[in-house]
This record gives sequence, structure tokens and C-alpha cells, in this order.
Amino acid sequence: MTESDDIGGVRHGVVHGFEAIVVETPAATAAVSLFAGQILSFVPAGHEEVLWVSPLVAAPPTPIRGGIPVCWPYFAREGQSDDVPSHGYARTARWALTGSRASENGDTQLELVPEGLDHLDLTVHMTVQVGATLTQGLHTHNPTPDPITMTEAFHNYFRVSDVDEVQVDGLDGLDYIDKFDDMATRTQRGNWSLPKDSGRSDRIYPDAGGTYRIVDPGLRRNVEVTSRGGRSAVVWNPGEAAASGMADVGSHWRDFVCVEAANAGPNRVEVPAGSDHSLWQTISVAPLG
Ligand SMILES: O=P(O)(O)OC[C@H]1O[C@H](O)[C@H](O)[C@@H](O)[C@@H]1O
Repeated sequence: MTESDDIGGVRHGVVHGFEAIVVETPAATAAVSLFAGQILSFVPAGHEEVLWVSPLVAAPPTPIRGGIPVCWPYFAREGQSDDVPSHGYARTARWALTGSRASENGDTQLELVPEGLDHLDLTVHMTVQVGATLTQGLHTHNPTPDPITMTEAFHNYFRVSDVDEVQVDGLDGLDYIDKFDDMATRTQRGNWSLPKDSGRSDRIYPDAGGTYRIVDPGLRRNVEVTSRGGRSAVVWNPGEAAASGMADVGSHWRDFVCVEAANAGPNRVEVPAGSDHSLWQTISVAPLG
């Protein structure tokens, strides 16, 4: 998509203090920050805000705490030296809107590219489709003559009633790498809930099934994430003690859980020379029955 059709419902605005592309369709509203290409808001018609953005969010170039950070071309500092920014360069780049169009079903599609990342070997662009569901695609191209290995994530911050009261299903029986326990491998038994003993979670679930559901009795809704091209799930909340040392979380740690669609840990992606790779996710909301 290199052309912009002249469609209604797409405008520039300021959301949470960030210059953003605001999308309004009959089925939903959404906003994408041009700093970081980060989706900051998704509100399907008849529902409340799905995403959490910290009320203590800092100004650029500090990464935005909340919404959907795009971690690219690596997750955390995996496979990198210690002196690189956490979660890659895309989440502190300025992004440009390169296309917008209406699809046949009334959804609005955006295409965005990060600027100033020409020093990287890989290139990337992102598609965002706003409708009753939110679909996001991160498309990596390797223009070099050699294969390149990468990791990545959609680092979704979901707004919840109380992280202590929600569960995440779709993970039962999976092994996970516990980043809060020296990368120990353990097995998930039943749904995820915030561990009562440690009060925090930083888990990579490799080879996960691709469908994860946040069950939130307090907000009386399920939020479902389905991923294609993303073999890992990550579930993160720093818990009270660590959050108190984070300027942009603090006392608000209960208000979100990150359930991320990723390729991380052992699920590195090798992009062959001259080839492409896409990470997709779709987010949907349903009332709790
Ligand atoms: O503080 P950030 O760089 O935004 O990272 C926040 C978190 O992201 C992921 O979930 C990682 O697994 C965590 O280890 C990390 O703490």
C-alpha cells in the first residue's frame, strides 16, 4: 500500500500527549502514536478501552509505557550486546503514515514505516487494521545476501480491573522460561495468574499455541489475542516492589497485564536472504458470559 485513498475517519490528533493518527470507524476507534508507531488506544463499539497507557508516561525519547510497543528487531536485548536499547530501535523511532484505505467490510487499514533506521540490515513496515477487532502485522524484509536472525514482539499492555484478579488462559501445560528466576524452565499448570508468592511475572512461553485470553471478572470481559507468525507468548507484570522503582509505573502496577505476541527466547526467526517474515496479531473483546 503506497497510496492513500481519501477516506474519512483518519486524522491527526494528540493522544496521551503524543502526536497520533486517530482512526474512527463505525465499529471502533483507535490511535497510533507517530513516536514509536505505538498503538495507544483501541475501543471497539460498545466496549471500554482495551489498552493501558501509564498516567505517568514520560516524554520522548523515553519509550512509551503502555499501549502496544513494537519490539524490533530484537526482544529485550536477546542476542545483542548490553549497550543497545531494550526491545530494539523501532519503539523509539519516529514513524510515518504511508497509506490508509477502507477495506470492503468497513475496516480502516493503515500502513506505517519507521524512519531513521537505515543503519540496520533489516527493513520493516507495519499494517494496522481497525474494526470490531484490531489486527496488526509487522513485516520484516531482509535485503542482504545473507540470512539474518531476529526476535520481536507486540508488547501489549492490556487494561485490567486488577492484575491480581485476572487470569490468562491458553497457556496451560506449556513450559515457560522464568526471567524472574534466573531463566529457570517451569511448566504452567492451569491458567496464568499473578504468582501469590513473588507477586510478579516475567515469563516467556516458547512454542505457545497462538491464542491467549485475558479473563477479567472485574471489567466483565474477555480480551483475546491471536497470533500468527509469533511462536512465543510473554506475560509480564513487574509487581508492586519493582514497580515502585519504575517512574512510569509506580502505584499503577495493578492496572495492566502484558500478554505479548512474540518470537523470543529459543523462538528466534531466521529471515533468509532476500526474504520476508511477518508477525501478526488480532485483538478482540467479548463480554464475560
Ligand atoms: O522496561 P521495558 O524495557 O519496557 O521492558 C519491560 C519488560 O518487557 C518484557 O516483558 C520483558 O520480558 C521484561 O523483562 C521487561 O522488563
